[in-house]
Formats: sequence, structure tokens, C-alpha cells
Amino acid sequence: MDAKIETPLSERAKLSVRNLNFFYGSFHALKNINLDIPQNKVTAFIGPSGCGKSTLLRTLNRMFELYPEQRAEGQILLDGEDILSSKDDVSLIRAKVGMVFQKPTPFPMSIYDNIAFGVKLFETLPRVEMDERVEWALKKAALWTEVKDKLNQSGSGLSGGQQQRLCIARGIAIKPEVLLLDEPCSALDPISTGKIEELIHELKSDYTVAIVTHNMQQAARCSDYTAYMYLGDLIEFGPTAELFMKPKRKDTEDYITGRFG
Ligand SMILES: Nc1ncnc2c1ncn2[C@@H]1O[C@H](COP(=O)(O)OP(=O)(O)OP(=O)(O)O)[C@@H](O)[C@H]1O
Repeated sequence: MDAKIETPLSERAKLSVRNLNFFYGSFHALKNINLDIPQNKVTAFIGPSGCGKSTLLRTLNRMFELYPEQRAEGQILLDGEDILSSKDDVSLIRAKVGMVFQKPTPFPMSIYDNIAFGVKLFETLPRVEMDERVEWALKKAALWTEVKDKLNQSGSGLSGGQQQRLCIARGIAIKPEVLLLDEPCSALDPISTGKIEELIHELKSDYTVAIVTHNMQQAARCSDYTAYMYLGDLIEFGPTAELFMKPKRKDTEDYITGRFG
């Protein structure tokens, strides 16, 4: 693929990915990716299994650095500053670019502490303010009414959908600027999925959201922009309605109409 920069016209880029290549040892998993992720919008990444969606998401907050054989080359500019070459402590980058994983992963502690734990890493708040922060995050994640009377109970006692909303609340509580969601609904039933999709829609007024999903209906329902990837290449990127209704490339059309493979 050429290195054309995929930039939605008239949007401000929160994250700009430039000439990004990613390697698992000698395997070249992302091939010269260039795109801008617009601020206060939801950007969805779709494509067949193994095309590099999760890899791309994991580079956006340097999550891959936990593994020594994994390597990224290129730039990822957050408000113009390259986070790949930044000397800042990686936890500071992750405080700005938070991530929620596919499988709900509540910490083995109370609902309250699940939220407070991450906040304490970055801020020292008096108890009253911490209570307010916990309530605020749980309300934002549409979980407050269901858990407000059992904040001291274990987070792992919640249903799968509630646990995923708890993980989203935990992500929001540290007030990141960008929220990365890696298939956040794959383990959930349709009702919980609906709640999370509503939530994603609401979150974009405060955050920039990037979501990986296998579910094209979900991408169509809850994103403003969609990127279609295949075998480590970014094939097409554009406004979601255009990409689904009038894709520019035949490969994209074949994928979204189910002719892929
Ligand atoms: N830890 C790893 N070591 C080596 N190769 C890996 C590793 N993780 C992923 N890959 C490879 O990198 C490529 C991209 O994987 P990635 O998980 O990003 O794809 P994906 O589009 O998110 O797939 P899925 O939809 O199945 O989750 C695949 O070929 C995969 O096999």
C-alpha cells in the first residue's frame, strides 16, 4: 500500500499515526499505517481475524512494550507529541490513553476499590473527592444505579456485562483523553451490548474513542469513522456511513457485503 495519509477532512486529529510498522520478532504485522483519529469521535477498526486491529490498538498506548520481542517503528502523535519516542514514563501515556480489554478483567477487590485503585496511582484525593470520583465514573459507565448499594462487594460478583461496564468506569475514572476499546462486547449478551453501545455514543462528548470490533453492525451503529484493515495494511478509512454505503475500494466492499474469503 502507498503511504497516503488518511485524514478525515475538517476534523481535528487527536492521534496521528505516521508510517507505523509493527513487528512480532521478524513477523511484520502492521505495514506502513498512516491515519488520523479525530478528536471527540468514535473510530472503529474492522477487518478479518489476524489483520492487525488489536495490534494497532495496542501500539496506541504502548501496551506492546510489556513484551521484549515486539517493536514499533514510526510515529504516533498525541496532540502532536510522539508517544513512541517519548521519554515520559509509560504510565503517564496510559493515563492519557486508557484501554479496556475484550474480556472483563475486574481486580479482585470491591467495586469501589476497582475504580479508586487506578485513580490513586495518579492523584491523591481526600475521601470525599474519591467518593465523588467513583460515583461520577460509575454514572458515566451507566452502572451506578445497579451498584450504588453494594460498592463494598466484590467486583467479580457482578454479571459479565456489569463487569465490563465496571472496567469502562475504571478506565474513565483516571480521566484519560483517549479510550481504546478492544472488542468490549464480544463476551456480552445483546442487552449488555446495547448498553455499552449507548455508552460509547455518550462517551465521545468527553473522550476520543477507538474501538476494535468483529461486528460490522456494531461499527455501523456506534462509530463516526471506520478503518478497514487486511493483512496488516490499512485498506480504507473514512466516515462510517460512506465506508459502508459507498466504499471506495472493491476489497472493502467485498468484506462488508460478506463476499470476503
Ligand atoms: N504475540 C504475538 N506473536 C506473534 N504474532 C502475533 C502475536 N499477536 C498477534 N500476532 C500476529 O499478528 C497478526 C495481527 O494480529 P492481531 O491480533 O492484531 O489481529 P486482529 O485483527 O486483532 O485479529 P482478531 O480479530 O482475531 O482479534 C496476526 O497474524 C497474528 O497472528
